[in-house]
Amino acid sequence: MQNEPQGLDGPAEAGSPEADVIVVGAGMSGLVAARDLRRRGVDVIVLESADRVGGRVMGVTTALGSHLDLGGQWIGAGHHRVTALAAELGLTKYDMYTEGMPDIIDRGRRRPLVSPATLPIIPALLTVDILARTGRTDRWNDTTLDRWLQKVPGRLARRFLEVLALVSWTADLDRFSVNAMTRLVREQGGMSTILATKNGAQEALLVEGIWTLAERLAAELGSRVHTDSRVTAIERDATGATVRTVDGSYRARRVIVAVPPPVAARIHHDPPLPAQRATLERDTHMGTVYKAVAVYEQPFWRDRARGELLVLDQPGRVITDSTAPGGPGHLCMLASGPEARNLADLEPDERRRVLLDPLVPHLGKPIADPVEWHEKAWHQDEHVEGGYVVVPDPGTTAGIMPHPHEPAGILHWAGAETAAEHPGYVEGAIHAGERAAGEVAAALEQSNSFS
Ligand SMILES: Cc1cc2nc3c(=O)[nH]c(=O)nc-3n(C[C@H](O)[C@H](O)[C@H](O)COP(=O)(O)OP(=O)(O)OC[C@H]3O[C@@H](n4cnc5c(N)ncnc54)[C@H](O)[C@@H]3O)c2cc1C
Repeated sequence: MQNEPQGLDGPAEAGSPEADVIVVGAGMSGLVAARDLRRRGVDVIVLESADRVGGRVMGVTTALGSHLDLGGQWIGAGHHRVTALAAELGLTKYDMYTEGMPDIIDRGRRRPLVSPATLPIIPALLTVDILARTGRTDRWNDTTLDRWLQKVPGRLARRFLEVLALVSWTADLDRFSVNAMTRLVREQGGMSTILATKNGAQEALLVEGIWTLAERLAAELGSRVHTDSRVTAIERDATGATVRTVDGSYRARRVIVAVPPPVAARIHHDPPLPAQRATLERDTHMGTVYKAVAVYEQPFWRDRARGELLVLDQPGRVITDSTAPGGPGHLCMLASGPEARNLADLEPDERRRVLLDPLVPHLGKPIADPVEWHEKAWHQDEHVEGGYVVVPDPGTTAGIMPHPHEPAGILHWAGAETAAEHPGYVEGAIHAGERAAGEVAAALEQSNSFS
């Protein structure tokens, strides 16, 4: 089938590159879909808006030779597709370093997660879990999380839940409904899975960084991946589609859009999209998240205290010790919502100071002076527009995961949020890529047998 595109006589400009399938977006989902199709002998081109592949996975190799993730990083329990892909591509998985539950830092004071002052948190967490597992929460579709949290007794418990919600779902709490939250908790396996390291969502990492998966998939696809190629329009007709980018056009029999709906909303469609997909693109937004990783010669803090913290003081943030075995110390920080936006507005030195100086009394003086500092405000990335995931607007249900992915004729959908299993995670991105590739391969085979 390779290099023999059929039925490509639609209205593209003469000389337009042609392929059986065009994949829009070189995140994990689009790359997996493209590789899967290639392996089935299908001719495929991937069009990526940014000058790099990976989308919400991205990383850095430090001067000390370690690799760190600035985007997605953890492999959760049961994420067997990421584990299998990592093994196939020769990458090494390691368990996240943990000594149990994180401590809390509140008003500069460190205290255990479970203490008399934090007791009101437990019924609130249980309520969320019970609602997620059993409740019908549709009636709370207009109630935002910030309004709901106002009813939780006690300042400390309220602030704890606020920061936990921010760093768990990266949604502004006044733009996130209680219904969306509980449905997300259900999809993600309950609060205990979301919060846990061992047997939870933060179980393991890759020594080479999860971003290396994207790099290796792209390397396998070679010149079929076109970066700096933002898709602006998809025009469908009787024989396929013309896919327009900022500086050219392509012709294909089928198209897979592996871009999250609020980001894909910038692509013009002719004919217009079916109502369900148009609503999904209109009624959702990307979360807001800032991530930083401080690098040290050694994880020296382990001699004194664990590096797993939930900081309730502004900016609320979660801190984890993502150091690989034997590697230099990696201290990872995640902040979200308005507090992340304020942080991103600061000058770089000030930002680093605001994040690290308050940790000195708890982790030791050297914490303020890392060997390297890497950071990324994902909501400022013009191609990805935010993370971790797509958030439904309050009062709507269209963006509750998993997203629908019924093809619109020759147009198919991939992306982490469409996955039936582990939506919103790298695992979901792989699952959705494989599903979309299977769907397209079957459709191509069917049309071949009729031609
Ligand atoms: C800070 C952060 C931390 C995270 N932590 C974890 C974690 O620990 N574990 C985990 O499993 N998941 C995590 N996630 C989520 C995970 O990274 C994503 O679910 C996954 O990478 C999404 O992959 P995707 O291919 O579906 O979408 P994306 O990665 O969003 O890929 C979409 C691609 O489409 C491109 N694009 C956009 N518009 C166009 C256009 N018009 N034309 C062409 N290309 C276009 C984008 O540039 C992008 O490359 C995290 C995400 C972030 C941001």
